[in-house]
Amino acid sequence: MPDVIRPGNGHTDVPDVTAPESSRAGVPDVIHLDGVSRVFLTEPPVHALSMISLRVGQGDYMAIVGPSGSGKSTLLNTLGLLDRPTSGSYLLDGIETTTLRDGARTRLRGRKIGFVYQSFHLLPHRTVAENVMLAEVYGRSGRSGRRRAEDGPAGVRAGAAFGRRGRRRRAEEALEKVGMTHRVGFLPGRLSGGERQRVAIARALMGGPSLLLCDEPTGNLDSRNTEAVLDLFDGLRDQGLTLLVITHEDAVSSRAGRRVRISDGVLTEE
Ligand SMILES: Nc1ncnc2c1ncn2[C@@H]1O[C@H](COP(=O)(O)OP(=O)(O)OP(=O)(O)O)[C@@H](O)[C@H]1O
Repeated sequence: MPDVIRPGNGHTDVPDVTAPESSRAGVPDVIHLDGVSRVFLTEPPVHALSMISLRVGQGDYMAIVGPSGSGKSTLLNTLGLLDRPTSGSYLLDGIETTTLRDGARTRLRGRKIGFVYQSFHLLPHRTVAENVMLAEVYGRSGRSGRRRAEDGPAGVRAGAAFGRRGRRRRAEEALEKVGMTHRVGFLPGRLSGGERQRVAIARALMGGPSLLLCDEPTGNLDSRNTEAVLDLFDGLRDQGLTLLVITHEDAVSSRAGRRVRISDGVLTEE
């Protein structure tokens, strides 16, 4: 839990790293960090993130590199609303997240963010389709759960699509995006590593997130499957998805349009 939350806390003199193309054109940033720090109050305290300012626009594809222990996961957890900064401001699609209560953060995460990890985290006794569908049952409760006042009339209409059939259809659409519709009934154990990661990406795409956060997504893949996943990322970026990818592989970071380095919690753009 954070000790102090001071959104917009006077750190406006912190230079922004760079403004993304899209924000210059008047489109809101997907990510806008302003003076974000994260201190773990251990003995001694760890300054995992120090005064990070960063703007990422829609359709940006950014690699995050840096040595072990430099703060990459802490940054990804912060961006993914899994952790709160100790201080600073984080606007996600224009929404100040640091002052939101836990429930609102969970719903926002469910609506806007997909996660992809090195180990695919697929349930072994569930089919490909079921694994993808379960994203809405567990990870996206804000979307599939009880309708909220702010959903408005569209939410009433959408409510009809929240049953199992709607989920199944959306899962098949997500699997189509990753080229895996021919394996919907397979159990994960019968898939190659590359195919498993594509299913995990389909699961992350459920709910139509605006941001995909990936932690070493090709870490368990050979070079051929790495290329396939990177091609997929290119396609998703072309469709307007924003991608942030932690990686230590040059083959991955060289494909991203932007590259930032974290060193002892300090971020610089390369
Ligand atoms: N819950 C925690 N409590 C205390 N310190 C932590 C905690 N989580 C991370 N840290 C520390 O914060 C720093 C940054 O950790 P982080 O996991 O973000 O690094 P990383 O760059 O992702 O490392 P790696 O590449 O090895 O995964 C490290 O010094 C780590 O020991």
